[in-house]
Amino acid sequence: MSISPATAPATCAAQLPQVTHARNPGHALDLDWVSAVQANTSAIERRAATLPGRRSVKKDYQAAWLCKAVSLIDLTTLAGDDTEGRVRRLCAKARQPVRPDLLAALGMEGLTTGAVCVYHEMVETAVRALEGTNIPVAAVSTGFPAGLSPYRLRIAEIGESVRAGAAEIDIVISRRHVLTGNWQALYDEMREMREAAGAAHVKAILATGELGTLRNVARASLVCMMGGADFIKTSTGKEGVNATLPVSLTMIRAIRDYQAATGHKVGYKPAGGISKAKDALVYLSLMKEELGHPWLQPDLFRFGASSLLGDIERQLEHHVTGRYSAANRHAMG
Ligand SMILES: O=C[C@H](O)COP(=O)(O)O
Repeated sequence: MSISPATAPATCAAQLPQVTHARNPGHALDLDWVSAVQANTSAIERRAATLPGRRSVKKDYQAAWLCKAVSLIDLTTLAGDDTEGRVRRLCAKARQPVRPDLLAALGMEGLTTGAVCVYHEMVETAVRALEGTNIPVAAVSTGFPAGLSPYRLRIAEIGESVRAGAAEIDIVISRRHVLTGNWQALYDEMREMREAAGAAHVKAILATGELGTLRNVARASLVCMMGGADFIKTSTGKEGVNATLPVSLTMIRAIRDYQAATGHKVGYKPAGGISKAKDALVYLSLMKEELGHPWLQPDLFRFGASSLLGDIERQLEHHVTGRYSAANRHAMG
């Protein structure tokens, strides 16, 4: 997949204006080359299918890797029946994600999750519950999950969440811009949302399960990065298909190509349906192999997950004690 402006088809060149990367104003890119982005889908499918078998996270180090995974979780509750009480309990779990005796045995005292992720209405509650920690609050915004509320309201919602104390904003893109190939509209939307967030970090949710093809995923990834997204994120968790390895490989390679073209590092957040410790290890090895160690830190990688932490805690308990407690055996069925 080439992202050189020089590869843009001549026919497209006249149709779309030149744009500037939102975070690198000196670095001009032609938006029209996005139309030329290729994604070798069969190669991506083949490589993704073999990843679990050849993952490079060794068993001996699994406990350390699982603790690393905990530190990268955006601990999430995004349910219609969320209450302040549930959000306070979630925040308590973010502060103390694993039993203290297990963490002490592993030498991992002080471990917290990467962030807490909630709807706008719960931001203030979460901010209060996390006072005195460095755990940021992420708000899903812009008419999450469909992103089909009036545009000005979606932009206003970003500002509201920032004022309520959210340090990170997870925006949803308009899928129709991708499905109709209207890259300029997607770029303009992304750029305006980026501006509305001010100093807050912006994660662009592509809702890849609704984008039709991996080529669309690759193109949408690039346009969102050009528009200033700090992270690109797979899914809301509400689509029929959420984070998958082929989609992840496509987005990760877009991040790699974008860095090669601009020098700008963009983060990655797979989200939706990641609930098993072993899946988290596969994702971490994918990041390590494709992008290297910088993408194993919370400023460049997060899991969006509501139930992953429970399974990781069960595996850590087994690692430390050699057995599962009665409560955990019950939880595993
Ligand atoms: O952004 C995070 C997702 O909504 C979480 O999805 P999940 O509940 O399937 O883990």
